[in-house]
Amino acid sequence: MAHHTLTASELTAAVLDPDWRARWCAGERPSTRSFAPPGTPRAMSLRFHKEAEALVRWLTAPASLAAAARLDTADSLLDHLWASSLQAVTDKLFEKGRGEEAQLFTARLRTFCTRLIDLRRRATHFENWQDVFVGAEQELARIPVRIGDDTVEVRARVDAIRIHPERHLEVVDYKLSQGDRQRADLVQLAIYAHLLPIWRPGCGFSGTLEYYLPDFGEVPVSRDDLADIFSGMVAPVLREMFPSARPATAAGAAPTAAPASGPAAAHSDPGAVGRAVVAAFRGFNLEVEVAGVIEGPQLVRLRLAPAPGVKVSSLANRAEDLQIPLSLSVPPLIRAGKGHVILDLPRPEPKPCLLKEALAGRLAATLKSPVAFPIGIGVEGDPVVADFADPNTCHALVAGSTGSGKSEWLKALVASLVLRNTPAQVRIALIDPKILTFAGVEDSPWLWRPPATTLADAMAILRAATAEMDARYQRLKRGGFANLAERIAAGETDIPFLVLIFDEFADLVLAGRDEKREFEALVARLAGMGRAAGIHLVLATQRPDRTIVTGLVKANLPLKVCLKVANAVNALIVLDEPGAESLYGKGDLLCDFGKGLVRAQGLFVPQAEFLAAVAPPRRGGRRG
Ligand SMILES: Nc1ncnc2c1ncn2[C@@H]1O[C@H](COP(=O)(O)OP(=O)(O)OP(=O)(O)O)[C@@H](O)[C@H]1O
Repeated sequence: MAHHTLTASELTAAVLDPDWRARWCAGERPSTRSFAPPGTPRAMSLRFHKEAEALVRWLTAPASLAAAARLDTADSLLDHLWASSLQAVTDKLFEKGRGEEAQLFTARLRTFCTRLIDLRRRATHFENWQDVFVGAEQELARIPVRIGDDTVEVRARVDAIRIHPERHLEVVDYKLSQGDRQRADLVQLAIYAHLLPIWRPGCGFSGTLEYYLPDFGEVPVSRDDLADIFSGMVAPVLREMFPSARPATAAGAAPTAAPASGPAAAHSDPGAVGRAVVAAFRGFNLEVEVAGVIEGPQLVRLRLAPAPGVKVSSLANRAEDLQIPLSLSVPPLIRAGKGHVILDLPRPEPKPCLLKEALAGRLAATLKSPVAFPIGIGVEGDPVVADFADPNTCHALVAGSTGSGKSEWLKALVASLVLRNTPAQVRIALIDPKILTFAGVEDSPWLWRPPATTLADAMAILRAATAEMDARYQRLKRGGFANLAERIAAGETDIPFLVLIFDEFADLVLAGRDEKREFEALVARLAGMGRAAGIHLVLATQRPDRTIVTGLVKANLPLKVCLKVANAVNALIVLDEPGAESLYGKGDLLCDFGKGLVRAQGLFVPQAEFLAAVAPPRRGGRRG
């Protein structure tokens, strides 16, 4: 299969100018400069984009989020820009005798600030600027666009991705001149809107062209119109430029789904649910067939084969619309699977998955190492497991809004560890600011320290764990062992694994700048070096926004377990994909081991069983 790359600007040039396209097809790399809008010096346009990017990045950066959220007038935003860079830029222009240009530049940025305030007012529940912007100057590197059997990699950089009210996403292109270039602007926007769902499957993007002339002008473009521009103008040009494409398949179309095989085939009667889904999609001119039905504990999974030319994103974009014909309380989760599209619907009577029953069944055999643990039961009934000893799952981030089943998930984790290990093998530290989650476990011999419920105690546990880690490294070094597992395998069993579990770490991040810095530094140290010393971190939060789940925290916790979250932005922050906002709650989860998302139902442990599991063993037996 041949590979080709081109930029979104080159593709726009090819669409708009047959001569340019002919030269490109002849092997030249013609300049795209002539497609830059006339009227604005290129340097000033670049400078404007730079200033806009810097401002948006500052508005949405965790460190400045709270201060930025207080800026609610165009003047206050402009004052910030002025102090940070604008004054220096305009001073330079004045020095060079380009005063008029400096004034125009400032006027454009003033308009930009006014627009930001309008967007702030437009946001449904504004708490901070992350409720307006998802990204600024987002690089889309090598996005694979399918054309028949061929793949073309398109590179682009989009000015901004924003949240539109009603939680839609919009891609925004800033323009400093209008003239007769709007056709080119629309083509470019349509290319961006086509690339973005390939970059972030499951997301659909409307678009907006924003003109800063310096007066403000806006051209909003719907998702459907952008898709029409792409299929009518861009896709035929791509096929002409890459002639090995087969004409029957549109550019970017999802591969035709293969029929389901394996366990799905056993349940392949589409049934009434399948027919309702097919009919609902047909109402939107989207043809699909049901290739298999699987009944999981909490949901029914349909495997759909889309007709040629029907894109996964077109199906996913209809999730909300399906709520009405299918009488659903939340939109169904629709995403690409291997050879088919997955659509999950809730079971009318979901079955809880009990840890005890799972351990009596297939789960026990799948938990190989002492610190292997269940994440849940997958849709097809198989246990989904992880292992703290595995570098891909050695530390975990757990996110979920209130009622999603986060605390229950943590309790099942604790129970599974204590049921399979003696206190000499595994110790647990519990940080429980909610106080209730782990109430009643104070006497457990598996505890490494008493449960921490205050910020100070939580920090003390983290500090103690790093000191413990350093001491363990010394002992491992003296014994000539690379890690704790190796030492245990050699018969030296006097050091237990240590698992630190935080049922809410947001307070530690929000406590203050110094506390946050120390917290992040300790997490980074433990995450980086803990595995070899048998020390593992599980950080849970109800608030998976960028303030709490900072880049540092996220990067250090390889396993992500995401229960139902409040919105698609939260899901994106945890899993780099939307979808977790459509989970059903009560233990329904998506997890990421670094190899794609897996949906599972978290295991449930009734409170009495939990307390019995963690209680001191009775005389003559290992547990009560
Ligand atoms: N795995 C599960 N199976 C069945 N029901 C569950 C499961 N997990 C949670 N639930 C149900 O959902 C309720 C809420 O769960 P949980 O207390 O864990 O939520 P949470 O995400 O911790 O919320 P909060 O952050 O407000 O404490 C539980 O009381 C239980 O009834």
